[in-house]
Amino acid sequence: MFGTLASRELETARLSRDLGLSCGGFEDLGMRMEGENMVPHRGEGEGEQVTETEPFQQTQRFVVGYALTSKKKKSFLQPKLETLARRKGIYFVAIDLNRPLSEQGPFDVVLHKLLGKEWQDIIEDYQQNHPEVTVLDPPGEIQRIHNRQSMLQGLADLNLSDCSGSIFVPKQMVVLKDSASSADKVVEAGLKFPLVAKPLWIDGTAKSHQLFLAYDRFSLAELDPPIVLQEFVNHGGVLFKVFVVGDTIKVVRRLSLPNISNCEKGKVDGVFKFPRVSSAAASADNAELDPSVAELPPKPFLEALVKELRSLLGLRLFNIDMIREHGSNNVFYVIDINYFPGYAKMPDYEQVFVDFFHNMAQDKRRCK
Ligand SMILES: Nc1ncnc2c1ncn2[C@@H]1O[C@H](COP(=O)(O)OP(=O)(O)OP(=O)(O)O)[C@@H](O)[C@H]1O
Ligand SMILES: O=P(O)(O)O[C@H]1[C@H](O)[C@H](O)[C@H](OP(=O)(O)O)[C@@H](OP(=O)(O)O)[C@@H]1O
Ligand SMILES: [Mg+2]
Ligand SMILES: [Mg+2]
Repeated sequence: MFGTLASRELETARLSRDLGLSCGGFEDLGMRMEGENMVPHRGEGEGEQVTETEPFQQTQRFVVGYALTSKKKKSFLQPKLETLARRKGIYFVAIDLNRPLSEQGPFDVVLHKLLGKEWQDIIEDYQQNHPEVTVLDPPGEIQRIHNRQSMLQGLADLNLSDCSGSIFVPKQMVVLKDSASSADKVVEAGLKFPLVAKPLWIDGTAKSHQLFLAYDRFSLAELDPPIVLQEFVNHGGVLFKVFVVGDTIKVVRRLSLPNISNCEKGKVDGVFKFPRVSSAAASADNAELDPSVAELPPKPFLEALVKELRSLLGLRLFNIDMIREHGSNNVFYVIDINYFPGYAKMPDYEQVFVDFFHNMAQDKRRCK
């Protein structure tokens, strides 16, 4: 039992800090820690009856437990998001990775982006034992887009009833290990150079974003499998990053690799590493662009594509990198899909996420 109010506040402040509550701590949630349990904090001061044993009743609060790297927490959980969310009764609570997940909470949502088998096992076990909690997103579905081959499987077969655009995936093949015959297999598969070489696995490290342009078959021997070799598609140097948060879609333009002319293809040999040309710093919003290149994909087309993708991938938080084939009328290629990307770079991301969680809270209440 807490001693004086002062020590209770100190204890609450400590626990709030430990669990990442950035507001006034548990008091703000109408609850406080009693030993290892969260109990309702009823009293404003001394003398108020606080029911010691009553478990914490979640009254109109929607609690999002999060398991993110410190870098991701810093970039995603910005003060404005927390403040706007709190106004809607939505609270973000840090998951303590040093304690059993089932002993924490209760949560309405567990939002996570951590890598490694240990966390994958923890969250899968939790998902099995807590069907009442929405796990964003299901770990098995996330795993699929951590492999650049499975990431894009099935996209080219999507049935897009909207005819204002068409979607493809560049021809690609996986090279799992060094072998003298790799180059032959690439040529036999009919892949056309130059090829973009990408690490097959996405593991959150910078290495999984180290890409190369290979101009000829002989230079393939310089690459380190396992990799995906993907045909380069001329697209005028502009990429469309399509952010998805549930049913909300936001598109931003990013600078990208320039076209490669036939002359260049004929003259250049070798393998060239290139930087993250389409990172957030490479916003194309202020660039002078050819309208036929910079024109955004048609809205109905994007909506149809994202609807199909949501069903195919089983994910709610992702972005896709799309390019328009240069000179085409809305022939698009999806070249990359990212789970839980850098949403802070998405316009109005705070309001988008507050609306997203608020709608989830309302849906959950309707189902009760
Ligand atoms: N098939 C392709 N044709 C043309 N350009 C490509 C192709 N694949 C990749 N690129 C270029 O390389 C950049 C990075 O590719 P990609 O998005 O696949 O890598 P990534 O490491 O997953 O990047 P991020 O996850 O940061 O978006 C793209 O933004 C684009 O500029
Ligand atoms: O410009 P965006 O938001 O796409 O940059 C993302 C990038 O696409 C990947 O999603 C990165 O995640 P990993 O693939 O796991 O490396 C994101 O890094 P993160 O640290 O924010 O998760 C980039 O923001
Ligand atoms: Mg990308
Ligand atoms: Mg990516």
